[in-house]
Amino acid sequence: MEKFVIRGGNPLTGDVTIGGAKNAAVAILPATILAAGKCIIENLPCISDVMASLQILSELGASIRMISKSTYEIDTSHLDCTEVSNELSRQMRASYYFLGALLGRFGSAQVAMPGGCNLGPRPIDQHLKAFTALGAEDSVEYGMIRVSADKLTGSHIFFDTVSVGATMNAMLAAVMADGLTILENVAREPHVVDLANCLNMMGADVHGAGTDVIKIRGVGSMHGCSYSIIPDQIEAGSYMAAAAITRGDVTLHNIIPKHLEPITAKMRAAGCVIEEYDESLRISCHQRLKPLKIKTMPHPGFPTDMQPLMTVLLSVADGTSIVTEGIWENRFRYVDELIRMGANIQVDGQVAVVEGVEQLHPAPLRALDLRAGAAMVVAALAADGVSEIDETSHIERGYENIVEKLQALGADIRRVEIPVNTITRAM
Ligand SMILES: CC(=O)N[C@H]1[C@@H](OP(=O)(O)OP(=O)(O)OC[C@H]2O[C@@H](n3ccc(=O)[nH]c3=O)[C@H](O)[C@@H]2O)O[C@H](CO)[C@@H](O)[C@@H]1O
Ligand SMILES: C=C(OP(=O)(O)O)C(=O)O
Repeated sequence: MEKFVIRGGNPLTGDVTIGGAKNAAVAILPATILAAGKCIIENLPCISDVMASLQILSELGASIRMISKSTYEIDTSHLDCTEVSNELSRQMRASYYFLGALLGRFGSAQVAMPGGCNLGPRPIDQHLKAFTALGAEDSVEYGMIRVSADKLTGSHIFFDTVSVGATMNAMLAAVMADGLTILENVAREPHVVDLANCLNMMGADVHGAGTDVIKIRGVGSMHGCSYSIIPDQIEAGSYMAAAAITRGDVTLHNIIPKHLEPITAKMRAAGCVIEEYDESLRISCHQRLKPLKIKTMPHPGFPTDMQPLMTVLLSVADGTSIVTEGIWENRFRYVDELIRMGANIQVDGQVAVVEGVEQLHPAPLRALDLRAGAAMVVAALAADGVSEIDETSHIERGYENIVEKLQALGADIRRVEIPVNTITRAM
């Protein structure tokens, strides 16, 4: 096990290259099952969720060849298993995309209830609603989800809530169903559009991704393709937060500015200077940040995954901010860690009232989940001393080479191995 040791206070300056989007990659990798041929997937981030997805594909019988650190060739022609191992599916929330993809190709799938960040209940009723509307039967017993169908038939599905996961899983199951599927009240996130684009490259007929109605005309078969995953908007937003809180000046490369609009709008309102180019963006901050009101919402609203990072920024703003979490019931657990650093934040249900303080102080911190962990890194970069962050495996689920990228920007951050006997004593 490792911890991060961070001495705060260095303004971040220089250039950072953003990796591929985790939340697109974890759906596109299962989608290769539908292609039943060779897919070359580029711009894959080197993170543990991607490695677990590749491992699942390999255990199901896919041949996988690494072409470069971020490009893999995946051949699913000889896949011969529709059951995802318990151990791997529980490592990440996104293992549920194997349900849609395996159901779509083989008419059956078995996946354990997914893991992922503890943000409160993470129901999958809307995924199952879509599968049953397409003609599948489902059962959830002893933590195992099973779906099966003799035949999948296109259907008109109206989602009760806007769900990224259910939208993408329904797309995976429907692309080879017989006839037309209409999905209404769908999520419009960039990764939904990315999955649709990738499926279309494999021969699917998906229209409307990015709006709230997606139409899918089922095709008889799909084929291999070459596809490059979009850049990760949340990784980009996290480096923007790190630049802003340290009053730095950072240029981000390999980004799509349009995808970052909800984030750049709030960062500008907080006083950051942002210059946008075709595939890069420069952010600098020369003053104490201004307070904001933020409510997380489905895209194009402010993304829930940036909420912990923005709360850290606002914890040192000049005034009172209100942060409302509109997606998850329990995404303020990290606030107790920030309070240990001297932040003044009151949480009442889904609302945090953040009274900005002048300075955060170092503390021993835990990465309670992926974005909370990244938020702790950003907070520690601004603190006036040395902080240590434990449980960094959560952070490695979603940020490739975070330590090396921050070091290159001038941050004083180190990965330190925790000796095994220290871990045992602490347990
Ligand atoms: C719309 C939204 O912002 N989705 C976020 C959600 O995606 P993720 O796909 O994990 O979650 P969903 O979009 O499915 O969930 C959104 C909301 O719908 C509810 N729900 C979902 C599925 C279902 O079957 N039944 C149900 O009631 C959830 O409880 C939640 O309140 O978390 C990810 C990780 O933080 C983020 O990257 C996504 O941006
Ligand atoms: C919470 C996240 O991931 P997951 O849904 O995979 O747990 C995230 O990407 O912020």
